Amino acid sequence: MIYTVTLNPSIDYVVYMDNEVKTGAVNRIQKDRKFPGGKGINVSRILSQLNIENKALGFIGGFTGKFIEDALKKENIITEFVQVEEDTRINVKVKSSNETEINGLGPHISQEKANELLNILSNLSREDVVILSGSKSKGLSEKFYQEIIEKLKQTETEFVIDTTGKELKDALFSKPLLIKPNNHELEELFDVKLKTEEDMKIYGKKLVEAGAQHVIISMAEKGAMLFTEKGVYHGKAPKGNLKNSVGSGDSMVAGFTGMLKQTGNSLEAFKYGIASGSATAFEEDLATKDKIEGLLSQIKIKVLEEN
Ligand SMILES: Nc1ncnc2c1ncn2[C@@H]1O[C@H](COP(=O)(O)OP(=O)(O)O)[C@@H](O)[C@H]1O
Ligand SMILES: O=P(O)(O)OC[C@H]1O[C@](O)(COP(=O)(O)O)[C@@H](O)[C@@H]1O
Repeated sequence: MIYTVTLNPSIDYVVYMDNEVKTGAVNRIQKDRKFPGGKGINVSRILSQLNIENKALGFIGGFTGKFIEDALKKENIITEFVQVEEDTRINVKVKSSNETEINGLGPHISQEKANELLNILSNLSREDVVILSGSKSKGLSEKFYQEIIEKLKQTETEFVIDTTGKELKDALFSKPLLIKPNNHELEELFDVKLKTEEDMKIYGKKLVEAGAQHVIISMAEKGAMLFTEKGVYHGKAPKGNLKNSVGSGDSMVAGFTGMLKQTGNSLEAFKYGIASGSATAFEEDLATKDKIEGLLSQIKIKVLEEN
């Protein structure tokens, strides 16, 4: 089974504006929508679209948490959240000619609640995969992802980690099944400017050498590059009308991991990853199965290098 972990879920409150936001003035929106959000929860929603069995874990609280649990229940997603006292956060996504995100802080998590989640994760097995993604809420130790990874090692449970900076670097040694920095995150990770495909190849390969089993460098409308021990590949993104870039990365992680687990074929999984990311970019909410599979035939994978 695939488990997703969302340490800091959110209601994604999306407001659509006719005009640009004017600071220091009253702004009126054209329409709004509320979605259950947070990176791991987005991954669970796409996995469920693809009929891949999964369970959403993490911390949830208050009336906002209830909204998320109810929304996931409607989509038949199994959850086992640790309940906390403070409300789950609300992240505001303002859509005008561009997208502005104002993400909340989230509730405080006590050591006792953190241990509850670690206990759930200590009961998994080598048939399972855990997907760790998104920011941490207050109270959790700086090394909380590392603590989770150490727990998973005891049962040889595979993991995917979609985070940035030191947390990501520290996880490489434990051989994650997948990491998926975007091109900007890759630049930050190595403190470099990456202009060409050749530049990306150098740093993508370094991540495989450091321990990642699969590395996807996503590049929004320019598609993505996949790095494995066997080779380096590029997949073009299909063309379409960008409606929403929130959740594209999570959809890609879900499509790739879900199909890799089902088929064992990393190139087939890569295609699904791109299709899932792009299908979400072309929808207001996350993608549906039909929209994802409708894009598959447009995605061609180019071999850049193979051993
Ligand atoms: N404007 C777009 N057009 C087509 N596909 C897109 C677009 N934006 C994102 N995608 C798809 O989603 C994937 C992940 O998007 P990206 O923005 O790179 O990730 P993140 O959300 O993590 O920054 C891309 O590799 C691509 O397949
Ligand atoms: O666009 P992405 O990277 O796929 O992630 C989108 C999700 O991440 C969030 O922006 C939260 O991100 P953080 O956990 O990093 O604060 C959610 O509001 C949203 O559902």
